[in-house]
Amino acid sequence: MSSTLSDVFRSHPIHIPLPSLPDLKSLPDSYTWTTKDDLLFSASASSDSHESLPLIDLSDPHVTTLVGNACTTWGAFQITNHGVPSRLLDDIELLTGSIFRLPFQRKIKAARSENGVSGYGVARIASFFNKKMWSEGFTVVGSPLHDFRKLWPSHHLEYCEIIEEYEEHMQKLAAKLMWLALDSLGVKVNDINWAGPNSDFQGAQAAIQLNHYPICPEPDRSMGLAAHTDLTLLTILYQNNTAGLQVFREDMGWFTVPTVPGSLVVNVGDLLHILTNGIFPSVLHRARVNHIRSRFSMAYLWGPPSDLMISPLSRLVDPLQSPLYPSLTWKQYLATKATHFNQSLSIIRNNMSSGQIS
Ligand SMILES: O=C(O)CCC(=O)C(=O)O
Ligand SMILES: [Fe+2]
Repeated sequence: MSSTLSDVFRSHPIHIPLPSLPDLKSLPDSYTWTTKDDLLFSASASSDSHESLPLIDLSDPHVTTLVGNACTTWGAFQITNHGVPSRLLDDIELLTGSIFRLPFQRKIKAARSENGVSGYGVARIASFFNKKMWSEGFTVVGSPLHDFRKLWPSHHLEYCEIIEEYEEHMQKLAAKLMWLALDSLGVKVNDINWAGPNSDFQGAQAAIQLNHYPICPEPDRSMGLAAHTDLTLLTILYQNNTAGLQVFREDMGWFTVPTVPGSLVVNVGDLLHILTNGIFPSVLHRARVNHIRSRFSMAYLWGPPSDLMISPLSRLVDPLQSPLYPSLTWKQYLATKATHFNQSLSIIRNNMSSGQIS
């Protein structure tokens, strides 16, 4: 029987403490970051005003080329005219705010269990860092009913409906973006046998990660969510009207993603990087915080069926060279990521080139 995303996460528990964001005028040492805690912590922010993350109107006649260029150069872009109703985005913001504004005692009723996946807690990546991040999170994998009932005993159903409606839109949008990105490389429907008879990736799996970054007394010395790449094919992110997300370009440093009302941010994840044999970079990104406004974000983390073999598409591999990456399932990749975090891609690439593919 094939495993669900919940099973996969559950088999790689990450023991993480619950957040207890200090309500202080200055930052405690446990929340103070330097380059010792994250090599790229102080990497400069780009001052090149000519470059900025591409903003793509999905109704543009050249959309395939625009998406292809953005994926190749940045591994990320923002989209407008994406078909997700603005009313639904408002609902998402309301839902996210409603969860995180609950008293801590209520939120911990829905705390993620030791080896669980859904519920309230810190980001999964927290265990890879010595310092604490200035954020709290809530993960939804599968139905949120069980957890939402603990948060709102009497009106959880309306919040469940928002998640359900959002997931429906996200599934369609993720499939559309995937085809635009692949089409830009000349990949055809027949090259992806798991896309299904309607090419809509019905077997895809997803998780939703809600993030809250409270107002912080010393934002320059703290970190909302440390630099990481996503373990997905694609991630679609909604952010409220407060900037904080930054993406990294090897050649230029950190770029802050501007907030564009009604837009969504799209990130190439590790698996799409593998599938394209490294043509699309998996974008390194992080979230910074500020001392004026709290920030919310909602990430839709989209990937393949967890037991399906993913390998570089033969159409994208030079026939005279071997592929950069071995075939592996999402489940296997998650196991690598749970141990090696940001080194995972280079580890599997090196294993491949030295012939030790496990
Ligand atoms: O909050 C953000 O802007 C980034 C969130 C993120 O990267 C994630 O949840 O994986
Ligand atoms: Fe992320």
